[in-house]
Amino acid sequence: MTDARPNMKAVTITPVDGPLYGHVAPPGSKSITNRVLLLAALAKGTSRITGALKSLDTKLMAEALRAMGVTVDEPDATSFVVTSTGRLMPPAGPLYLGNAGTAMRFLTAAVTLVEGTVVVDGDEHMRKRPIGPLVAALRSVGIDCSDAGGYPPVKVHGTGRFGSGRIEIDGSLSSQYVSALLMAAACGSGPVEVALTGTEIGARGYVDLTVAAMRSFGAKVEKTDDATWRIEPTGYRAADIHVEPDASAATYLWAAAVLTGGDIDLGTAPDAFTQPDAKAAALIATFPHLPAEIDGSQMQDAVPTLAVLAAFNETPVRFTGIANLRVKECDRIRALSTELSRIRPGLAHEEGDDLVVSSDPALAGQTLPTSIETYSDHRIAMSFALAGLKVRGITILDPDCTGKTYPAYWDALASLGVGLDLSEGAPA
Ligand SMILES: O=C(O)C1=C[C@@H](OP(=O)(O)O)[C@@H](O)[C@H](O)C1
Ligand SMILES: C=C(OP(=O)(O)O)C(=O)O
Repeated sequence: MTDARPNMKAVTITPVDGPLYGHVAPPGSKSITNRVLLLAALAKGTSRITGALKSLDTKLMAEALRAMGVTVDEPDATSFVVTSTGRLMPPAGPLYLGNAGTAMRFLTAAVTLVEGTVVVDGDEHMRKRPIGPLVAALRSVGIDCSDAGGYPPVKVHGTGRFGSGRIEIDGSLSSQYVSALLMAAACGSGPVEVALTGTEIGARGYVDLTVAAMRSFGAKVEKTDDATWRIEPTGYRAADIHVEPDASAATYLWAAAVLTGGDIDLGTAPDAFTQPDAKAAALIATFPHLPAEIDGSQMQDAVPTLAVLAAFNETPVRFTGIANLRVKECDRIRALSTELSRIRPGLAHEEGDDLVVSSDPALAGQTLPTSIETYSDHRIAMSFALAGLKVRGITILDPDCTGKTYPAYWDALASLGVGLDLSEGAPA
């Protein structure tokens, strides 16, 4: 269903009448794949990446690296072989990164290592996702760069060096700004200190992932206090890396299992993941007794999964700490509230930047014909498919948007025995 089929306009899900059992291996982690692709490109030599995610987001990263003279081979469906001189060359034109936040943010900092001008740009959605704090941090250490009123495109006039010294960054809108600076900083002309300002960043676990990936490529990075990292100017050396499965992708399968009372073997235990969203497994396991309040700040990409699950919970659930969900692929607080309420009016609402899901266990078994708008957001499509496991009549529009991080998502559901009625054609 992934490669040979025409574009799908919509998918209608047939509710399952029993528990879902089976084995589904989620694809490789998007976060780790895009980190190690970049780090391999900054390392001299050949790096082999196995277990990698092949999806739109990683394709955009790989294409951008190729445009800067890096050889990125794809010997099979889950491997990249990256060969680099350790230098990024000026690309012939703008780097186009679609709506891949990791690629956009990580490359904005990394292209300062190019000797020449680079424009880093994305699609119409990315052009609404803030990049101003990262650009301001780069400018504060003398890098000549500009954005379009705080949003992409970003133009960077690189000198081939990252510089050295202290960089302050407000990571409250996106932890990716911090990760971007850390990764570029190991190619500095001297030690660099990256220090957080402003409010606490959400999803600190993503910064931990960055530090771990940097160390795998030989970097020396230490956390000197709760809000500061010191990076030595070691550059990177080539490495062979095996990427763990994607924890955010895993959340849909964990949720599908509890929602149907089944058991889906992912081949990886929840505590074997190093990604922040794996924390959602313990919460999902409490279904149908999810807590009255869930702080989503340290498992942000799992919030759509948890919110749809919450609709079937015994009691209402308030999601807090999720303000920056408004600047993801879409405004996810608005999207979740609107689309849950499309299934049954009043099922969810916003309170400031909190999302409150009213919950209605009696939803299961009902017929409520609903077309779910997905806003070009893979996580809205994947999470609302879960509702279709229990409610008859759920149709997901533009289901191909899952290709951003999980192109085989619908195949995975089908392999578990979920009935999918496809309607083909251009997305509505
Ligand atoms: O660093 C990363 O790999 C990511 C960080 C998070 O974004 P923000 O840092 O923008 O919150 C997360 O939502 C995104 O899917 C992946
Ligand atoms: C927010 C996400 O992606 P990104 O920021 O990498 O575009 C996501 O995958 O949920």
